[in-house]
Amino acid sequence: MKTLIAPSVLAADFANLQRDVEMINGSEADFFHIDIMDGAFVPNISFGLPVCAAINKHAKKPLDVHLMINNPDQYLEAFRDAGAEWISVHLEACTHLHRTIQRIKELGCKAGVAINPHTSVTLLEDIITELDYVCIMSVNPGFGGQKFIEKTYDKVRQLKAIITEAGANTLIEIDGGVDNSNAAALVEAGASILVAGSYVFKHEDPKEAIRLIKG
Ligand SMILES: O=C(CO)[C@H](O)[C@H](O)COP(=O)(O)O
Ligand SMILES: [Fe+2]
Repeated sequence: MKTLIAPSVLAADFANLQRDVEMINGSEADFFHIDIMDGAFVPNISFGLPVCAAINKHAKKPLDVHLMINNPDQYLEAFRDAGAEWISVHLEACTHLHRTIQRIKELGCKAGVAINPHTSVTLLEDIITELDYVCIMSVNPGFGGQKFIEKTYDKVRQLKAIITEAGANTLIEIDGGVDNSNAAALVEAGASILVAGSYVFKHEDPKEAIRLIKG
């Protein structure tokens, strides 16, 4: 299977959002990665439901919504209604993670858990068979354009072993600092979905950047 690519709209030009959405529509990308930040779980505010719904109106590929928010349960249905087909919540923001994952599935969405760089993948052992995907953060969440954390490779290999051991079909997504210098090694380690914001949107030819990391 070719690597799935999820360009992060966080790095798009918000004053030309429709143009950037059309770029992704016309590229080899597989998803729109939508970063929702609440200024509480992470020290930054991005955008919310109306922008998600506006992107969805034009998007021809599924929205992968990354909720970097406290109390995600409160907003799951609203994001589904705003077009989310894949939803990830942060393990660090969920007291009753199993319940939250069940709710995402009841809403008809693919369910994912995102983990911060300091969070061990072993904390997912008891829930891995329930997860459609795990988003390993390769930067501290809250901002685009940060440096990739090298420890991520070990985490991907360790998580891949947990998934195999459990006989699960969970996909591994990597988010933060992904570019053409680390994409192939991440896939080699076991990743299936690569999120890329700055690398894609700062490239002189964003569609070519997407093609390059797709491999
Ligand atoms: O979740 C995120 C930040 O919290 C973004 O998805 C991530 O940072 C992608 O942007 P970049 O490729 O520029 O690092
Ligand atoms: Fe993200």
